Amino acid sequence: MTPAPIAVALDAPDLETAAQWAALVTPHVSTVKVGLELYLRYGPDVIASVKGASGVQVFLDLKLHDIPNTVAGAARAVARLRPAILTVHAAGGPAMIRAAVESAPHTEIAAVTILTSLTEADLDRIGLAGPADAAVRRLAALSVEAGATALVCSPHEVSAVRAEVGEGIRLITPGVRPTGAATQDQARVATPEQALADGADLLVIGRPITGSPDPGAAAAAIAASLRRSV
Ligand SMILES: O=C(O)c1cc(=O)[nH]c(=O)n1[C@@H]1O[C@H](COP(=O)(O)O)[C@@H](O)[C@H]1O
Repeated sequence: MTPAPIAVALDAPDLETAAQWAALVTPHVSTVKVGLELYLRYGPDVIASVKGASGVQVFLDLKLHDIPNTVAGAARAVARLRPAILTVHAAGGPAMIRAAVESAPHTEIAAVTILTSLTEADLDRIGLAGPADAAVRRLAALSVEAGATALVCSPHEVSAVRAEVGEGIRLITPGVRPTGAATQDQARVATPEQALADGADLLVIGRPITGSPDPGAAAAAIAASLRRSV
């Protein structure tokens, strides 16, 4: 069976737990995501540990956001690990995004538009002209112009972003919660089936899978429900 288009967020406090989660979910999903918690503690070794012997794709979510020269150096430093995907913040601007794209030619650069944890009220306070979907579309368009081939947005904006950037750009949506699951610190959420129906190519799902007593079974259940919905 083809693995489901899900990136499981391995937000674990230690490498043993992350590697165990990865081994349990990889039969069911295409991708595992290593984020700041693991990378800042263990560094580059974490990639091989979560990959194991499987062919799972590794998504390195470092959300780089700095001046172009610094991001170029950071992207170059992790490019040798050959992650399938590396995130940068779209708000770093076009020159910064382009610096990442040029420094990691074998990695897909995904620009994070507006964090899925932010509400419209948060955006107002930050001073980002809303509504959220207008800001997301604006950041999506500038990111693609700067060479990003993937974008991260919430399921709420995914159809508007697809209309803005067309086919051929990979749309990645965190903020995904199966029906009835707690939203926790996520603000702009939808179910996995809805996110996929609205045009997402890859769903980022963490705690609804890793917080389950059986992460393998939780991943398999979401994957099966996605297969039924298409
Ligand atoms: O870039 C990301 O992956 C990301 C962007 C965003 O806007 N929101 C967001 O939640 N994420 C990540 O997606 C994951 C969501 O995890 P859960 O809320 O546990 O499903 C976390 O690892 C976040 O770091």
